[in-house]
Amino acid sequence: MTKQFRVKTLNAISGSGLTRFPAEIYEVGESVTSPDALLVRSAKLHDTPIPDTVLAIARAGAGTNNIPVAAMTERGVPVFNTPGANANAVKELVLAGLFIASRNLIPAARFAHELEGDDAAISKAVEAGKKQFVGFELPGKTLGVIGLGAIGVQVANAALGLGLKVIGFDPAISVDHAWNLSSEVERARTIEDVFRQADILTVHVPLIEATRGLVSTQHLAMMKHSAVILNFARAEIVDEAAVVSALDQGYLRGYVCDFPSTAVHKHPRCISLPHLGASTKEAERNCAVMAVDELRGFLEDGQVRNSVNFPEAVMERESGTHRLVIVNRNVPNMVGQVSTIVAQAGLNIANLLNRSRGEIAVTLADIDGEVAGRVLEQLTAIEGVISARAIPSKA
Ligand SMILES: NC(=O)C1=CN([C@@H]2O[C@H](COP(=O)(O)OP(=O)(O)OC[C@H]3O[C@@H](n4cnc5c(N)ncnc54)[C@H](O)[C@@H]3O)[C@@H](O)[C@H]2O)C=CC1
Ligand SMILES: O=C(O)C(=O)COP(=O)(O)O
Repeated sequence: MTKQFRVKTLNAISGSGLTRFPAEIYEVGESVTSPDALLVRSAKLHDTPIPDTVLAIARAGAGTNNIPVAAMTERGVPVFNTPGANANAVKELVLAGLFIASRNLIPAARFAHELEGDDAAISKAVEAGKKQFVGFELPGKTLGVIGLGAIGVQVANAALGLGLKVIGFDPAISVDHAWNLSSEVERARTIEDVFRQADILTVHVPLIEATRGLVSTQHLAMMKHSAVILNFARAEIVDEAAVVSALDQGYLRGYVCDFPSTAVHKHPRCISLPHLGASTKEAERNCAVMAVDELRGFLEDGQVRNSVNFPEAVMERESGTHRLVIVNRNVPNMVGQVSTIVAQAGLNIANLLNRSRGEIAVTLADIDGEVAGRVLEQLTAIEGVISARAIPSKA
């Protein structure tokens, strides 16, 4: 029997999240056809056809650069992500990256792995060889943090605890993140100040046009000799050719990242990890739970929480037997036209919410009575309405 809602998964999603879809009303899986929603992690959707049936997309994670967000906005499809749900996991890996770089841990472990002979021979080789891996300590060094969102704030605060000085830059820091950031973090007025002062630089910005190639030849030229760059955000935020050139010329000490590529993965001064930032049981669970709840909220009640392209639209169902969920362009007199059509159908609006963000608006209307198919057709025919559906109240 066809279930009420169909969700197609395009990556392995933690079972702790998937079990939150009630099996009586949801069909969920990678082979689901005509889905109402897509649930992804890093699957690239830019070149994948997205069926017309899709009402919503959830990214169990932070970055949505793998999703054609602008095209989805145009289609009236909300894209959700899970802010902060994997931030601790990334912070821990960034700290590991700091130690990997400061103590040359990867080449040192490789050296130890390759030792041959009996214990006496190994011990002799260890004592002779260890001087190649002399590192540096963190207290007193300056960590530059670009992007003070969920991850950047946690990295900055943790670094203070290790004795580092921290300078941060984020021209659009949110009020919540500013509250969570330690007052000991120095506020950089310009991004150039961070590049100039950092002994170690870490980037925690989303990949958008403004951040593509942000770690550029010009910015690298401002950095101290022997600085280290950590990139656990996205490969494209760093101009890899510029980084390799700076490493080869001896200006930069090391590059540690979460994104292997032909340019960096075999370079002797680069350490790349296989996109492990969010790969902990805890983060996978947190992201999946949040993403599933966001999808359920939208499919079952038209609620919008944590969307990257839609306004927040949350109205509890307290009255009405059916909920109208209308996605429309943010143009004047939408609510007026909707109310007129509903009134002409002899229906009463018990509760109403209209929210907008940029070019998109969402209207939720709780209606006393069933909304006939022809009323939905009339609503959809209003110029500027992208979609209209009516969802019966749960028993
Ligand atoms: N390696 C991995 O597995 C993971 C990587 N990430 C990456 O990290 C990025 C950041 O994640 P969150 O901190 O959770 O996101 P977030 O949205 O909480 O924070 C991003 C911050 O960057 C700031 N920002 C944007 N443009 C900027 C610019 N040009 N200069 C300075 N600041 C700028 C924003 O104002 C915001 O405060 C994600 O977009 C994703 O690409 C996130 C999770 C896991
Ligand atoms: O959350 C993010 O932005 C990530 O990069 C995590 O990616 P993943 O879910 O591990 O494929």
